[in-house]
Amino acid sequence: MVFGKITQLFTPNRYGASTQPYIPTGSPSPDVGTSSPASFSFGNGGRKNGGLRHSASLQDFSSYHAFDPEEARETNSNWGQNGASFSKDKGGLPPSVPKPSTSRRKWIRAVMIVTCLFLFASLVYILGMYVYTNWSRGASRYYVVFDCGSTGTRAYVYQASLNYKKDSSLPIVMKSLTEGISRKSSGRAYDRMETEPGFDKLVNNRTGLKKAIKPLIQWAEKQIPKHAHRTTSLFVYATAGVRRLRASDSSWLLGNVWSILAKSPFTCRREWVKIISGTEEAYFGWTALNYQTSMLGAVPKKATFGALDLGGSSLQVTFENEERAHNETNLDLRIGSVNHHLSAYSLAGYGLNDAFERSVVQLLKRVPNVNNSELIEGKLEMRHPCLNSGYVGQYICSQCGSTVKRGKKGKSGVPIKLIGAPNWGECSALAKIAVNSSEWSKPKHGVDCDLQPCALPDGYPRPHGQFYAVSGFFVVYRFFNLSAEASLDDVLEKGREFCEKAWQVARTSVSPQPFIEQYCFRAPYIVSLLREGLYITDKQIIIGSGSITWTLGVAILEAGKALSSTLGLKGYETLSMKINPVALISVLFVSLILLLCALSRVGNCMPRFFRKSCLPLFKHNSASASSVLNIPSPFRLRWSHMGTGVKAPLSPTVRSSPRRPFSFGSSIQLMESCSLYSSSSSVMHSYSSDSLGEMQVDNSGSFWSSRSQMRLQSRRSQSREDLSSSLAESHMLKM
Ligand SMILES: Nc1nc2c(ncn2[C@@H]2O[C@H](COP(=O)(O)OP(=O)(O)OP(=O)(O)O)[C@@H](O)[C@H]2O)c(=O)[nH]1
Ligand SMILES: [Ca+2]
Repeated sequence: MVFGKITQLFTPNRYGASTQPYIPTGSPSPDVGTSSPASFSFGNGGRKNGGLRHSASLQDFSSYHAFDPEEARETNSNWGQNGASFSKDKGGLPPSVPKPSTSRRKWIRAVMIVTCLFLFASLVYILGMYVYTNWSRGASRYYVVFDCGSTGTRAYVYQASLNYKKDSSLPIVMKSLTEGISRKSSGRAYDRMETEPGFDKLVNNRTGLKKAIKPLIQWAEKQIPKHAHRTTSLFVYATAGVRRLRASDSSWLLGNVWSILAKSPFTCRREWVKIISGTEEAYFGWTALNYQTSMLGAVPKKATFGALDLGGSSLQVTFENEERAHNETNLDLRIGSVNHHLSAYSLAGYGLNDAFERSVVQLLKRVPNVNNSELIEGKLEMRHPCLNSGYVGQYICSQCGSTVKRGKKGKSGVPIKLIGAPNWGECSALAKIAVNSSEWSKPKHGVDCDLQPCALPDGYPRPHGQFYAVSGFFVVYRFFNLSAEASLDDVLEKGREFCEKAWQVARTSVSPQPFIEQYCFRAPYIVSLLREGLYITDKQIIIGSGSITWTLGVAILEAGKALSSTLGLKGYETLSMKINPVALISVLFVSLILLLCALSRVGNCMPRFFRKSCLPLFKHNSASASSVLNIPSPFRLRWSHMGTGVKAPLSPTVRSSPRRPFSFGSSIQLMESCSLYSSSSSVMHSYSSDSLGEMQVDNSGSFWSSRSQMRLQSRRSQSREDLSSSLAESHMLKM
């Protein structure tokens, strides 16, 4: 009804301005007593083309609108002779209007339907996302990230929710859930759920893998409400330790980890169990750091901090760099409307554990005439200037030569007996060599490490700006009980003191933890790494806390992806302009309505669905061969109030007419038209039984007689004229 009204606004009367019912002359004038705004009736010519196009049918009733005036004019002249003719408001046809060609109309129809569908889809999408936005504002999402490092595997649980803060275009609040962990009290540097050793020590050891993974999953399950388990995403990312393995070993590891995780209650995909590149690890760490320091995506843009993430095996360096280095270290990160141009790279082998190993390899090179059998049988002994006096320990050196398969599991590496022979000067020099790769693995052509960073491969941009030194740097500061404000010289001082202690004293001077014997080396190593390796001065360094880990960066970026639809719809600057979703939805809605009206104006361009709501359709199911719909039935479409005050179209009712309404052995089946009013609605799209009786006539006749009885009953509530007309009809039908 409403749609019909709107359509009328946009639809001039097909045959001129008047909206009076269009009635062909010569046919009995319909009962226009009703207030029907639209009445249609047909000339009762029974003639070949009762005003419809040849081979037209009521099925093509809609084509009625589009029949060819030229043709009709011709017909008209015939009808005039036969007492039946079409006329505008009982007059003749309108002056001929150019009829668009069929193909052009088809094009118009197709374009308009596609546009309607697009508008409708956009409206649904925007509306849906807007609803989702408001629904999800309060909703939290959980993320579990496994950091599969070279010295251990850790689980981090994050809760992400939305919080629209004015000073940042990043309205994501991340909370790290660490319930039940207090490892710092037992001397550990980190309060994190961790299992040791790292995955790279568990190749071909499925049992060891299960022991490394299951405690982490069980712990994570306790951090997250049970109802949220299925919507929690689990990412398992391996770093340098696994990165440096042979492909066969790393794929064995990832495959088995994936099969063990299949039983976890969280959502995990195969592509989420992987080795991340050093660059990825670097910018995840940078993202985490600048999120925690509220620099990430700040509006207006703030100077971000560089990140130095020192692990057991690798070192990640990330910083904003407007100079665009032309190599793989370039990275662009867009947060909201803020663009960050980054230089990010990972230096393999510069981690704390690998650096110590490099010192061992360097010492091995100095041992003359090393007997290979001694190496294989683990009988080689070496003195190390960075080990406390009295220290004796077995060290497995994986870089010390060809891997030697030992035992069934084929452990790789060479066992060397290390003996403490502390010498601070030699130790500092060894640390510098471990940093200065030119003397370590491949001679750099004439590079003077005093003039430029030796740790950096050729072409890598030199770090500049303020840096947070996290992970391994934090671990060394904490080991020597130094505050974040301590200088690098303080580190050297503490290291020297520690080295001078006898091992039994040194070992008990700190809480139990891994790698205590290596801190005499680590002190001069991190200072040399920063100063000679990266050319970073003390003033550029801020020592970060142990809570800044790259896993937080993973969760932030995943949460950003998941919620970005929300952010977009809140008018955030993602589209580099503010769009108010409400305005957008309104514009879309109005344009859809206007387009639908325009489409209906194109008349028979309307898809059948829309047409049916206006008119009942009849399928001429003639027993006779004549396919032309030559039903001379004086139908009339009437609108009548259906109790709810809403007008619903009644189907045409038969008018009393001198002519027999139907003189043929054929039946008209009423095609239930799909109506704008669903059958369950209060307004029934009605074909009152009377009209059924009228419209469905078959040669049996009997079927309808019962119907006609019903018709009289069912019309009890009808108006007087209706009643009189139905009485006439029933009389007629009994003829
Ligand atoms: N695994 C572990 N290492 C600790 C802990 N406390 C101090 N450390 C020291 O920190 C170093 C490892 O730092 P991480 O950042 O965990 O290194 P990782 O992630 O295992 O190594 P990468 O794979 O190179 O990133 C180790 O060499 C330890 O000596 C601890 O609780 N667990
Ligand atoms: Ca790490």
